[in-house]
Amino acid sequence: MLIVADENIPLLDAFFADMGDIRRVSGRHMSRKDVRDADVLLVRSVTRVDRDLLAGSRVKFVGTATIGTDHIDQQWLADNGIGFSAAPGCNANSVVEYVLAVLSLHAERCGFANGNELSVGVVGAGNVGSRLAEKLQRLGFKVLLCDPPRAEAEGDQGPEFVSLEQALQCDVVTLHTPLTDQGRHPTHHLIGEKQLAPLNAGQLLINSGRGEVIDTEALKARLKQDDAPLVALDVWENEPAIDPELVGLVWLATPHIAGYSLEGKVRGTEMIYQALSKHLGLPVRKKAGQFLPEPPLSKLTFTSTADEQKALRTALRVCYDPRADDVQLRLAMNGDAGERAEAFDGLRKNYPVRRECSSLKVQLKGAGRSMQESFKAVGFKLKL
Ligand SMILES: NC(=O)c1ccc[n+]([C@@H]2O[C@H](COP(=O)([O-])OP(=O)(O)OC[C@H]3O[C@@H](n4cnc5c(N)ncnc54)[C@H](O)[C@@H]3O)[C@@H](O)[C@H]2O)c1
Ligand SMILES: O=C(O)[C@H](O)[C@H](O)COP(=O)(O)O
Repeated sequence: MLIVADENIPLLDAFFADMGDIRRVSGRHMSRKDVRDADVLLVRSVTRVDRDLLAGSRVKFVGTATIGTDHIDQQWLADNGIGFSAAPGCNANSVVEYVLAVLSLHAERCGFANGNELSVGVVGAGNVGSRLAEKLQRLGFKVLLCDPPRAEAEGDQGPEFVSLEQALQCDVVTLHTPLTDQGRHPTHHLIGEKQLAPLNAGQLLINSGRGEVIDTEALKARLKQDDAPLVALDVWENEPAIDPELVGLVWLATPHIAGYSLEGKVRGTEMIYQALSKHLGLPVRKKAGQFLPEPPLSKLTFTSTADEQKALRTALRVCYDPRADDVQLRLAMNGDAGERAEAFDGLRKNYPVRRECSSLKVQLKGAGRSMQESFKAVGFKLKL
């Protein structure tokens, strides 16, 4: 069996070598020729999987080690009897930690002793959005959920949902929808001129869903006005050829790495391994946990003199500080268009190992219940 795989999928050999031969190719530049003789195709989000790529090949199973599926023509796969699996939720926790880290920087920048005075509108309350909302609520933030497809499907049985207009009135608005252009609630350019107009300089807009959910031209125009909101973007229209002018206009700019914790990436590989095993009728023998190394920093101790909010911010930033990614992306915007696109992909390909908060045991000497609860809400393990 020949498995053609994006070279950026971690642990390919560990999970798949005993199932067949593996041919590693560039996900961004994968061609018909690369996949013609493949039985299985494993991709990440940068490969468009459709008729153009697969017609005439013998591929019988496609797995994407990602949450997003907008790069896959699932209808064409189904029509052609090709099995498919994504990795729902695989890196949701990583994205949540990215948002928490952005919020902590924002709270500090605004001079809030405690960021949880802010209201947060979560647009898209699926795996990422609902996990984020739960953590924020435990931390004391006021959270409003906007998810029209869920509101329609769940009615009175679900949580309370608000309209997009209401969500856009929150101090912070964070986007976690898939990219869709069909159906009753398409998200392509969901945020355009009309939605950006009422935002003010006191508000923060975060996008770690897909770049095309925001209209770049409308956002650039809004950001050039005096009362523009603060914006943090992890995802961009037209990746990897992103707009350098937009990078210059936003507060925090990262190269689509919100989901790039080691745990999230390895879980993505594990989930497509599980799906392929099921497709082939093979037993599932490997688990992500067996391949996760001991983190370089595994314990952190705060003494009884530590301030709760400062300690929480410190611990969060020990695990992840988006400012480092922001600096790298801004540096990558030098050069011509081709060099910039290559640099964007280079930052993602060579992304440093980032561990989730759950990899860190935190000791809180003499801490009260509220401080312990805050650390647990973020996801740290407490060392008693
Ligand atoms: N930046 C990153 O690294 C990164 C990582 C993971 C996922 N993502 C993106 O985030 C998206 C969300 O991830 P998820 O795991 O929560 O997906 P999910 O499918 O679990 O949830 C998406 C939610 O969005 C809702 N939704 C759909 N259309 C909507 C609309 N018009 N308005 C409001 N809500 C709408 C859906 O009903 C659903 O509840 C993914 O599709 C992916 O594109 C990005
Ligand atoms: O959809 C996802 O899971 C994320 O956007 C994912 O982190 C994208 O990473 P890529 O597949 O581009 O490496």
